[in-house]
Amino acid sequence: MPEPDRLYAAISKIVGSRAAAPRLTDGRASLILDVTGLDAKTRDAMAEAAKQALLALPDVTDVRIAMTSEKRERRIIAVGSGKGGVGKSTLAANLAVALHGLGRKVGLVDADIYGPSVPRLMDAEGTRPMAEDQKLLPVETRFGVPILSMGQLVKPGQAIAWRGPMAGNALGQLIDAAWGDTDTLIVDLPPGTGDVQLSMMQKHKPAGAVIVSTPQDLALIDAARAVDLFSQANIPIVGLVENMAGYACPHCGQISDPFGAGGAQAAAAAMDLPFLGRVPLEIAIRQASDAGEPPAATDGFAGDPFRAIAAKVAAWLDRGAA
Ligand SMILES: Nc1ncnc2c1ncn2[C@@H]1O[C@H](COP(=O)(O)OP(=O)(O)OP(=O)(O)O)[C@@H](O)[C@H]1O
Repeated sequence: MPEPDRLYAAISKIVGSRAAAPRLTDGRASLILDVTGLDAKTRDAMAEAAKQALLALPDVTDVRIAMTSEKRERRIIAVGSGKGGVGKSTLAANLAVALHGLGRKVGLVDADIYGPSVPRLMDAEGTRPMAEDQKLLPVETRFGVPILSMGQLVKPGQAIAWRGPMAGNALGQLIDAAWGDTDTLIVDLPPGTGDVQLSMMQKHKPAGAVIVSTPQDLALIDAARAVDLFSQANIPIVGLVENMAGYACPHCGQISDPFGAGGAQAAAAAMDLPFLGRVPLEIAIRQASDAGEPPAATDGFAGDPFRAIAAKVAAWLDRGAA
């Protein structure tokens, strides 16, 4: 067997296509290992196994391994709203789960310092992220979407009274965590237009923003403000979502519109923005959310609006622009 082939044969089962044949000079084998997308543990275990396999060859006395990693493009989609309580976190969690269902590698960041609700929505209440190499390790969930939340950085129930720099630093820790091969990061922003939003736009440059609103005029005026904030920072708006639109009475099935109907769609048209879809006010959505069971993770009809919105966001990401 020619020299390089013989060395590669010794490690092929360990490294697969992540390394070309090692070179051997004066007893020293040199190997270049592509560790793109591997976490630190897997990466180190692979390097150590390859090293031992090469050292087991009679003429190898030393092994040098250089690790390389392709910088993956990870795109951030920020989910924002003008005011609180409009269902932004519900949308963010279900969007992440539905995008995962479409085959993307999705992570979910809960940057809502005032009411971090992602751990509850994703059945991960009480979890705490570990850290490795000064980076937080996202917490896996049973929905295939790892999460990191401001709520995991403080004691449960503790009001987060962070101001500018502290909130900005915490956001940085969540976004620059060890996300591995995650290609899409959904970030649930606090409502309004404060420090976290500014830090998000200036430091972390989202690829786009999804704005959630309820159909009332007041919520829409606030949503327009959020749209303005992103537009001024040249962050493209992926589109507007109307949440709590139309209420289906669980007893008689009659549809009523407690907050009006179609307001967000009209507002999107007026602002010349795409309209991503409407999520009805549905008891099933609230119950499933409170139980840590995102509707988008189940086959039920309650997940349909989220899947339809996710398909539009995925198409937007695939186009690479609005
Ligand atoms: N379409 C819906 N149908 C029924 N309940 C909903 C719907 N969307 C959200 N909710 C419920 O409304 C409440 C607020 O939702 P959520 O926490 O997602 O809002 P938010 O905008 O993120 O609020 P905050 O800004 O305070 O964090 C939750 O109890 C949630 O389950």
